[in-house]
Amino acid sequence: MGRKAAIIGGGVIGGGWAARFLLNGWDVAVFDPDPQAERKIGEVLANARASLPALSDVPMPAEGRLTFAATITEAVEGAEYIQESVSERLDLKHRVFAQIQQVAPDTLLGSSTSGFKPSELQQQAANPGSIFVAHPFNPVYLLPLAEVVPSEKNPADKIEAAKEILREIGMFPLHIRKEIDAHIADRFLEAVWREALWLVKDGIATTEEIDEAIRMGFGLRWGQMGLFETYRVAGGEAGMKHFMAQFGPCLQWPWTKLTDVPEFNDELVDLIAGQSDAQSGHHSIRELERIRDSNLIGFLRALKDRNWGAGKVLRDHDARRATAFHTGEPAGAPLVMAQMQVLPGWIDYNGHMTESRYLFAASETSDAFLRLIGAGMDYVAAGHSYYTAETHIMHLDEAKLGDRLTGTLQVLSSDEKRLHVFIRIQKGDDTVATVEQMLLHVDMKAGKACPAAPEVLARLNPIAEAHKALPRPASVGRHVGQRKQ
Ligand SMILES: NC(=O)C1=CN([C@@H]2O[C@H](COP(=O)(O)OP(=O)(O)OC[C@H]3O[C@@H](n4cnc5c(N)ncnc54)[C@H](O)[C@@H]3O)[C@@H](O)[C@H]2O)C=CC1
Ligand SMILES: C[N+](C)(C)CC(=O)CC(=O)[O-]
Repeated sequence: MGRKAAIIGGGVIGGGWAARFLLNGWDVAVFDPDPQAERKIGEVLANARASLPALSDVPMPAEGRLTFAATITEAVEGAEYIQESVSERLDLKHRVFAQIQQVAPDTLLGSSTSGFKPSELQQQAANPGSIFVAHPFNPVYLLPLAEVVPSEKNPADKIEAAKEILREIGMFPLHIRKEIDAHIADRFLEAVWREALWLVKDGIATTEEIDEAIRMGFGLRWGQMGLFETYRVAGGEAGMKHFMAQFGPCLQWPWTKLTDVPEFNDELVDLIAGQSDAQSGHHSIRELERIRDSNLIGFLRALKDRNWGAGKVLRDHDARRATAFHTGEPAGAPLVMAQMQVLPGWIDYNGHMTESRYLFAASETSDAFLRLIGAGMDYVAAGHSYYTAETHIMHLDEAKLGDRLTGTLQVLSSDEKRLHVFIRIQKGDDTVATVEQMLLHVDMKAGKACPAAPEVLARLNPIAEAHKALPRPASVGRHVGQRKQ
């Protein structure tokens, strides 16, 4: 039996939590009285399966088991963590907490609430100390942030345990030290939302123009630097003080209606919904979700390459799983080093995975191996690395959109400077490509080959020794155009 999470409420957000836990190897039990819940979660899960693995450079764990429970009691039985994601009504949340705590009073119980404070959620609870806010962002399976908000009734060790579980499933728990309505992020979102509603209501801009104003400019900046770091840079060499001196006086100007709320009535709803239909109604919601997800994958991968912002969280998550995956003695089999999903941008005009992605898949595999032997980014930053000197790819079968690929690596031979490897890109049991590579260990500053550090060789050598027992692949050393044996 794996670790189990219970998801109470399986709508947009509950479905996202279920997907994140499942794809990180947890068993998940969902309770939601909506007869459509199973179908809806199935669709969210399909989107998550098509996107989340693309962020990982180490093997994902086997997906957990998903069950739909008939009662809350059944769902929470044996759960190590419970996430409540029912509709945003305090009376409903109180009722659900009471039912949960009748049978699981001590289990960690995070609430997805966008606005309620933990002290409000805890009112009349059998065990207030177990209930806290864990506010995620949609899509929960891709965005790492979870605002974790305790009240003074939550023991610190419980909150730390919850944060650790969130990290284990690849999230970034941001500890909000003082409870406040709508936590931190939703206060911003609400302010921007109010201002946008005014701009549409007053006929200044359409929904489409507002979206362009965000996505063509500051939205791109926010996703990687946030607000203060962005404005620090905008202050020029004198930084934040200069920025504040220059733009501080604007606070007195009538630029903003942030504290005013437009009247919420049918007219406003029809105006906004009508413009939104005109802007985006030619896409279904599921299509928009897939577009959003593949764009997010692109952004997040770029941040991961730069080890910046949300990209750091992805790297930390990989590092945790890589450690958990490769413990103990190296197995006497090719090492499973990478798992990937064939994404839309990887497909060429022939309708299958484009050739550069085979090399990409091999690089993901060899990079993961280099991290395993201690020649990862820290090693590179200290001035040493392995460079690829030669590569031979054999394309044996097609990989198609959505296929899950596994990269395995066999060490053919190695010495202090050289590392000769054989990579198989697998689709299940089928090998779609083999990639033979010779890597050279280099001193990056001197720009020439040199012996690897003793600690790297100490990790590499036992693996190379174990791999000597493996059959030598028939295609090793094959030249281009040679007849198949
Ligand atoms: N939609 C969003 O963008 C975000 C929403 N949230 C929060 O997440 C929570 C859920 O919101 P959504 O998923 O958007 O709503 P939703 O309407 O998509 O889903 C709510 C689900 O709760 C279920 N439900 C109602 N009563 C229930 C009960 N007694 N037991 C179990 N399930 C029950 C409903 O059948 C429905 O499937 C809310 O607290 C919301 O504030 C948090 C972050 C983002
Ligand atoms: C609109 N909302 C308040 C429910 C949004 C959130 O809570 C977070 C998000 O995903 O934008």
